[in-house]
Amino acid sequence: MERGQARPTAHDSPKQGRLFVAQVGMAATVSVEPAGPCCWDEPVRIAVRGLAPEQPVTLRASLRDEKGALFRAHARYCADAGGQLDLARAPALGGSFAGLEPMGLLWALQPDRPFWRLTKRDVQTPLAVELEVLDGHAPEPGQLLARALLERRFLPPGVRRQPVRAGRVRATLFLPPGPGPFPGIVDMFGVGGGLLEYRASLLAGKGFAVMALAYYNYDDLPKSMDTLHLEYFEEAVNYLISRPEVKGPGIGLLGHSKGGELGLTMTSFLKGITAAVIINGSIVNVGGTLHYKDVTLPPIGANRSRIKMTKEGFADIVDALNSPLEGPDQKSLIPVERSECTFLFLVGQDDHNWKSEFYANEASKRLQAQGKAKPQIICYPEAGHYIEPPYFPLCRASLHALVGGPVFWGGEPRAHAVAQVDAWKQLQTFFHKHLGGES
Ligand SMILES: CCCCCC/C=C\CCCCCCCC(=O)SCCNC(=O)CCNC(=O)[C@H](O)C(C)(C)COP(=O)(O)OP(=O)(O)OC[C@H]1O[C@@H](n2cnc3c(N)ncnc32)[C@H](O)[C@@H]1OP(=O)(O)O
Repeated sequence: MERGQARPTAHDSPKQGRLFVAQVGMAATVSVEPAGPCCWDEPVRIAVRGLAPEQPVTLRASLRDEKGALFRAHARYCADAGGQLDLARAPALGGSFAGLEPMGLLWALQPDRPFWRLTKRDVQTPLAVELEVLDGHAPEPGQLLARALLERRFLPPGVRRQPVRAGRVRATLFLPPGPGPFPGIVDMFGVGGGLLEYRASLLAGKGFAVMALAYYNYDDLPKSMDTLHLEYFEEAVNYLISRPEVKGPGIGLLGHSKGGELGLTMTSFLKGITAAVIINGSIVNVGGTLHYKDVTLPPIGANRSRIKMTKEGFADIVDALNSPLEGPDQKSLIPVERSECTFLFLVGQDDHNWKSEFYANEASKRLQAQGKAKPQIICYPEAGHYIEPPYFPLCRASLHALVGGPVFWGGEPRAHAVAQVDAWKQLQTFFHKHLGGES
């Protein structure tokens, strides 16, 4: 074995993560706590031992997603006088981020593919993040000193995954360990459709029975969202309430983007929803026609000439939709004032998909004008449209299925990462409070 070449000596110990130690003169080791596999939304403590006093090093993280795209991040550090480096105490001196960012190597990961977003389709397999410690700083860091592999899971310990094909409903239900009953939540994503399960599976690890609900572009559901029938969503709500593992009388609703907009439509027309968290949703019907019994909400008009280009060359669609407060576009307004449930709106103030802050404030005004309680609105400065569970890296631009090309989602990486950690805590607290789970 050549000097400097990593010799993997994988081992597990109660105090340290799985380590692959490269021995080069003095052996440096990376430790990750808690040890062993961890859920994607959990923070870890990364430390390096066995370095020379004040030794400059570069830490690199990489992962490959299920479609083979490589995501990478790196940061420069200096060991302390004792030859140790603890990412919870040492600021990064530059690289993909700077400053004290113990989880920076995860949230700063960026894809080698343009317009690619980190997502997880199969929650039953983990993502493997490789950490490397290299001697020296950029431009080209030196030899590999140590290596560790982080296994980041999406199915928390004991959480059961049950595919749902009941009547017309196509979904996946995640149940926490134990007999329950648990507070129930319907979880919906936005344009693009399909069935994304990772938020529901992670949230089930916090004591909720969460049903990730597909509504188009999945299984035998319609291929497009041109026409949606609220009766489908009503069937889904009733199905979840009917499950013996779900604590009644009402359930919760979690929706992002078009999923948040649909969530508002559901709370406006359907019974059985006690609490709703709307992440960057809208109060107007967008992108297709919505039917419920004898009510029809047409899609709001848009004007492509209002699409601008950002300095980086991305399409910025934030001004493309018409105002829902004027003329015939008012017919697309969701009658949120009819809702009887409690709301939490989570808003990225740099959302460039649409005007989430305006929509949340407008919903608040309309609810209060009908004598309803003022909803909680939490605004996150410099957070963009794609507010995900903690440590998903910010995707600044990717394909927008409605626009037919990549669009700018907004957000500054660090502020967006902070927002994701807080939003995740806030929504759990909110659901526990209003659905009667543990606090
Ligand atoms: C009508 C006139 C309009 C005029 C202008 C409009 C202006 C304003 C309109 C604003 C309207 C906003 C309303 C909507 C707001 C939102 O909802 S924003 C989006 C939020 N998105 C989500 O919540 C995620 C939803 N789900 C998905 O994205 C999909 O389920 C999925 C991509 C995860 C899987 O879908 P599936 O169909 O199975 O995927 P594929 O067949 O593999 O790929 C489909 C295309 O997506 C691309 N793609 C796949 N994975 C990724 C990825 N990780 N990152 C980036 N892109 C990805 C893939 O390349 C495919 O694209 P092509 O067909 O190759 O071009």
